[in-house]
Amino acid sequence: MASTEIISNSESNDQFFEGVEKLIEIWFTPVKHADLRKISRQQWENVLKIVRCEIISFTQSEQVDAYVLSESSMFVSRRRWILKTCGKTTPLRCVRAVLQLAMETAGYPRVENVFYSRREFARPAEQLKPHDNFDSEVELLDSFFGDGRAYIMGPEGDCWYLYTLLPLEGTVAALEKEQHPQSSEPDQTIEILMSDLDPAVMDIFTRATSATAADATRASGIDKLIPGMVIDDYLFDPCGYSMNGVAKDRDLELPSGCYMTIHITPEPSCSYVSFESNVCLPPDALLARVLAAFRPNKFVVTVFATPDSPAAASSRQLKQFPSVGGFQQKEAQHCRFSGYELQYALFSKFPS
Ligand SMILES: C[S@+](CC[C@H](N)C(=O)[O-])C[C@H]1O[C@@H](n2cnc3c(N)ncnc32)[C@H](O)[C@@H]1O
Repeated sequence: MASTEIISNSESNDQFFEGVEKLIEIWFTPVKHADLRKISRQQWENVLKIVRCEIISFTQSEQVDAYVLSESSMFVSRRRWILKTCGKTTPLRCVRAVLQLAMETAGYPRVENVFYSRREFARPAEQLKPHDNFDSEVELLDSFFGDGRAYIMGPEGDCWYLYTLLPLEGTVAALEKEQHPQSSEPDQTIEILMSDLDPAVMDIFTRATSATAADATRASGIDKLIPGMVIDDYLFDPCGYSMNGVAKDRDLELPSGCYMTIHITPEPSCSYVSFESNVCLPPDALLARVLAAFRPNKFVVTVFATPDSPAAASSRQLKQFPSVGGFQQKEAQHCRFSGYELQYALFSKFPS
């Protein structure tokens, strides 16, 4: 468990905090002996200064290094880098530095794919550039990757934004991939972005109710959501919670490389919880567990899956979900990207 000093940001539990995260995931084209984990902690700390956050805890499995940050999380695997940060952080400002470290320290000269996504901010005008609007974010991403495409899903006020690289079909990269099929591996990620949550559940994530992060993890049932994880959790003062989970090495149920991460903003005026995992459980079952634990009034769910991943077929089950648990499906979309299928849906509670 994390044993780091408590960072206090306010005396009151009800100040505004932008819980919505910016999420960037970069996959590098495989190179023999290259590994992003060659990048040292000091080098990551320098990168995170650009983002305006810092490392507060660390855990790892054979395949994943997992950092809890002052604003959310970072995961580093052999060829995949994930940075998820909330508040007024500036993750896109560090991409140039990460691409340079990937090349010079880790040995990766080429990027295979990029995913940048986020929900609409509660207060977009308070974000720092380029995060104050999606067009500026896309412009900066295009300056690094050139061949990206931007998507906006969902209704105004509840949008979900995505930037990813263009489909490979017909490109040199596609031909290379055909010739080296071993470079792709089954992958899936589910994200559940919840807002307007049950105040009784949110109370668990305050220092007034829980003495330690471990108490909050147990009381909320987070430790039971995906069994077999080593949990690194952190309870902020006076409130707020972050956790990373990595699959226990040689766990019989979970493949090595699995991770989960949960971040909680419990302030009543802006309550927000995000859940993310690449574990291969059926998305509808996982969704039901997560909703039962946090009891949101509104949520966005996204499932990315490669066609060969076990989650690909089951992610389509999300279409049947609206009739369960008193939620109404407001919006649903299915897209095919370069080697990935994406399910996106927005739900809210029926008026009681
Ligand atoms: C880092 S956490 C998790 C945010 C996450 N993105 C989410 O899904 O809500 C943010 C929560 O911790 C609280 N907090 C307390 N001290 C903090 C600090 N020094 N930095 C960031 N958040 C802090 C915030 O008020 C907020 O409730």
